[in-house]
Amino acid sequence: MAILVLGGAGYIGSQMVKELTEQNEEVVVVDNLSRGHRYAINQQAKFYEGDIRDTDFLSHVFVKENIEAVIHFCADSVVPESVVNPLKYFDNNVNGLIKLLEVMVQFNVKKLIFSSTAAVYGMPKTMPIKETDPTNPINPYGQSKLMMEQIMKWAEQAYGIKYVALRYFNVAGASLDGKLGEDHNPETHLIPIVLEAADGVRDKVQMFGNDYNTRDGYNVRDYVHVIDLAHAHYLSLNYLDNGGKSDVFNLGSKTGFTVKEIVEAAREITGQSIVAKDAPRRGGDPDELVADSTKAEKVLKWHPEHTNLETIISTAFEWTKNRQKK
Ligand SMILES: NC(=O)c1ccc[n+]([C@@H]2O[C@H](COP(=O)([O-])OP(=O)(O)OC[C@H]3O[C@@H](n4cnc5c(N)ncnc54)[C@H](O)[C@@H]3O)[C@@H](O)[C@H]2O)c1
Ligand SMILES: O=c1ccn([C@@H]2O[C@H](COP(=O)(O)OP(=O)(O)O[C@H]3O[C@H](CO)[C@H](O)[C@H](O)[C@H]3O)[C@@H](O)[C@H]2O)c(=O)[nH]1
Repeated sequence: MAILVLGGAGYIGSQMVKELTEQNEEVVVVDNLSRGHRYAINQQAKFYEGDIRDTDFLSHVFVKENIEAVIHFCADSVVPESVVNPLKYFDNNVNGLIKLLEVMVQFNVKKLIFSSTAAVYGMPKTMPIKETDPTNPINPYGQSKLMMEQIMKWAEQAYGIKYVALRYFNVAGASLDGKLGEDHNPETHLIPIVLEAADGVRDKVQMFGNDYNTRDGYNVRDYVHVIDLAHAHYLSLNYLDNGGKSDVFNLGSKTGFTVKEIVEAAREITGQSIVAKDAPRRGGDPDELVADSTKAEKVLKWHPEHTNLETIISTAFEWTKNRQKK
């Protein structure tokens, strides 16, 4: 039996495939390479290039392979792009999930692990955020993910497909050997941008907004190491295998850092002087997002090991330097 990783050529999906192969699982990857990279696909996984919205293609994969569970990372996930082009997001994200569920029903596959996001919470009023707090997305990306959570809930009732939706906070860092990491084009995430500035690939970092209601005026975010994040998916699979009920979990570190604190930590850890300038607010950024992940700790037995700024920044910097050779 194999685990199907949708989006396994992407940043988080490729780390997931690495973990699964290290756990001696059989892995099948599907990716349309719209944002992922062929070089990131693990050699031990079987790869099918195609789009999950193409049900003929997806059914063909289920015919060929003996799939027991699906981990679903495919999505468009750039918040400002989603505001400008919401239909693209509802098509790829929501429609993509509907097509996937249709094929899972057809082939009687009953386990699904899903990438959700802190963006479902919108502008939360209390910190740290619990899973029971109100969901009120403020952009089409977050809305699409909330809709996907709701679709999975109804699909479970109708077809018995069990799911775990993992609401990630800010995912960062790279594999410990620095060989696998974040490679988005264009890159919009803070930590890779700061490290490109440290590596001289960029001349400066723009810090979007210095007048937020936070300790130094810059946005506060909760950064979780991609290795710990991938491991939570593996634990979620075990949880469903052991009869766990469908559920939603936050994945974060319970600790927030401001944009300025990230830049300062990166200067210290890399030893590079990073030029950072204040810039206008980017739009759509909540003041602060910090996770309460107690539920994942208790229920999934998730205990992050690499989620500290030193490891996140040093592994991501190693990767930034290696990536130029890809
Ligand atoms: N990176 C973060 O901080 C973060 C935070 C919260 C949630 N997420 C979610 O985690 C998931 C993975 O994020 P990532 O940063 O690895 O993104 P990514 O873009 O690196 O990976 C997504 C992969 O899916 C593929 N893909 C997209 N649409 C597809 C389709 N229709 N058919 C086949 N393949 C398709 C892309 O080519 C890419 O390889 C996404 O669902 C994202 O919304 C990411
Ligand atoms: O060049 C930059 C890039 C970002 N930022 C700031 O850094 C913080 C983090 O921004 P990122 O773009 O790295 O991450 P986001 O918090 O916007 O979003 C990420 O985490 C969210 C959940 O917290 C969603 O899941 C989303 O998909 C994922 O990209 C924000 O305050 C942003 O304004 C800058 O100041 N300069």
